[in-house]
Amino acid sequence: MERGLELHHIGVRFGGLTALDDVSLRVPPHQVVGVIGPNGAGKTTLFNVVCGFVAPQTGSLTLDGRPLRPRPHRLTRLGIARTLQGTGLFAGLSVLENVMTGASHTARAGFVPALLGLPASDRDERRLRADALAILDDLGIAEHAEAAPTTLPFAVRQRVALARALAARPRLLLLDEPAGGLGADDIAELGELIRQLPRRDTDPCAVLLVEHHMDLVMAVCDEIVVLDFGRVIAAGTPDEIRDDPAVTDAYLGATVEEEVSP
Ligand SMILES: Nc1ncnc2c1ncn2[C@@H]1O[C@H](COP(=O)(O)OP(=O)(O)OP(=O)(O)O)[C@@H](O)[C@H]1O
Repeated sequence: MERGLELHHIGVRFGGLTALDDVSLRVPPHQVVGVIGPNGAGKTTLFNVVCGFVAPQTGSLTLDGRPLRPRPHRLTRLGIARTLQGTGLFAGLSVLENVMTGASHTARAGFVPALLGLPASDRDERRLRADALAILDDLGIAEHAEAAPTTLPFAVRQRVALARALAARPRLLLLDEPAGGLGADDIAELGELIRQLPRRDTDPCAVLLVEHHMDLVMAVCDEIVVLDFGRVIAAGTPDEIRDDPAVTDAYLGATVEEEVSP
């Protein structure tokens, strides 16, 4: 069964403003699907619909063909993890502990009681710790395991946030503007990493990448969906999207508007 996540004819209005209009897309297992579009196109709204922060007025979602009504606190149990704009790391916890919180739902006794000094299972905690270390190692940041996140450069913190999401062993990872605030070299490295996620031997996961950084999307995505004014104006492989006049028009239009605005 190759279904993955599907959005069917999603519509979202905020008062009189249509943020998403009849948007359909699919994120098959083992693929990286990107959503791009100029400012205000509806990317964040779409991300919020999949996370359950925004309930669409029309349309539906399915996961492997079954109805999906996402709720932010229930995502992990559905096999979905996300990172948000900014890193959202806990400042009072070490890097390793932050990553462990990503998998705490898998511990029988729970990680939060352990942090609070309440009785918890040692075996659970040892397993969470070992798993978290292995993920940090995978992402090339194991040396920072004991550091406080606030002491680390932004690019490393971004990776820690990614490690925390991966600790939940999701089959679908949602990334919201992961290139935000990164320099060109860091973006290229992040791209390599994202591209590997659906293809790795252990815990492969599909990726839905919402990003306005065109280079990253072009480099890592198997399939790209382009939004403009809340509608899908193009969908296809990076090559197809690159040559699509509707996409160039949308981006050029946006650039010209920005240039002429005071
Ligand atoms: N909570 C809200 N209330 C009212 N309008 C909203 C709300 N969230 C988004 N919008 C509007 O919906 C439209 C789509 O916004 P959205 O943030 O989804 O676009 P975007 O593609 O993510 O833009 P950007 O790249 O600038 O983040 C915009 O016109 C925005 O002003």
